[in-house]
Amino acid sequence: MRVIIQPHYDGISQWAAEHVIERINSFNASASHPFVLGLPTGSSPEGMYAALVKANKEGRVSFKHVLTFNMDEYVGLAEDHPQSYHSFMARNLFDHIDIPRENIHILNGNAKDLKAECERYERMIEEAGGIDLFIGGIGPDGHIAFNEPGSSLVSRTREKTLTSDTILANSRFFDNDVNKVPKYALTVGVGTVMDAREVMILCNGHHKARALQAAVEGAVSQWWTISALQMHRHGIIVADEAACDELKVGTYKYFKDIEQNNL
Ligand SMILES: N[C@@H]1[C@@H](O)[C@H](O)[C@@H](COP(=O)(O)O)O[C@@H]1O
Repeated sequence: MRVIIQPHYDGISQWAAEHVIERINSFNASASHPFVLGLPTGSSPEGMYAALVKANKEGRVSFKHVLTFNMDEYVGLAEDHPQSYHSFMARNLFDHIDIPRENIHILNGNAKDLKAECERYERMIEEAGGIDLFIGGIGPDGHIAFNEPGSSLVSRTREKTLTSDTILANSRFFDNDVNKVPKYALTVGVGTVMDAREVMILCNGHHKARALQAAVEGAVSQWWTISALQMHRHGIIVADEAACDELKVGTYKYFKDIEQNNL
């Protein structure tokens, strides 16, 4: 696992965006050989998306031959609701870049048969040849996508009940009213994320410090589903100083030191 420590949120966003640009550009994507990107929502990736939009406008990267699969979506929230992940992605990324609409995949939380929708999603990822780079955030309780504590570390795309912690954390997007936050979501599984050829997690702020500590120093555990990243061959966490508040001094220095001389 690599842990990239940046002074502030802006540094995380820039580093992550440059990494995505480098991966897409070096892949030599074409219509028959597209780059497959897994994408998150939440406040963590907003700065990275803004940097990617800018790079796209400057002609530094193109999304013409990129397929995207989003991590999750609320159940029962209208697609055009401002807080749906469909709306979030349009607003923050898709409406501003050169990606063909048919290349975008987001789970349908309003499907009649939610189980069939989840199976269809897994099948589409497989048919795309798997995910080259899956980007994620982390919840303060260490969840990845909506894989709440206790989720199987080999789980696949399915419906999940959101915990009170997550409902409370996400109520800031719903007029601070927990009753307006959907109680269920469709989410890719921990196994779905870990099957990607590379996984990059963005982690900023003091409120994520315990999650980062569990992810980096803790044991692999269903209680901190992000800890599954320790079993991945190409896992990267991009964190800011504030998120490192709970790391041991030695752990912090180790990653600072090794990244200084990284190839
Ligand atoms: N389902 C999303 C996660 O994918 C995201 O990582 C998390 C953290 O959000 P934020 O980046 O806003 O802290 O929020 C939600 O629960």
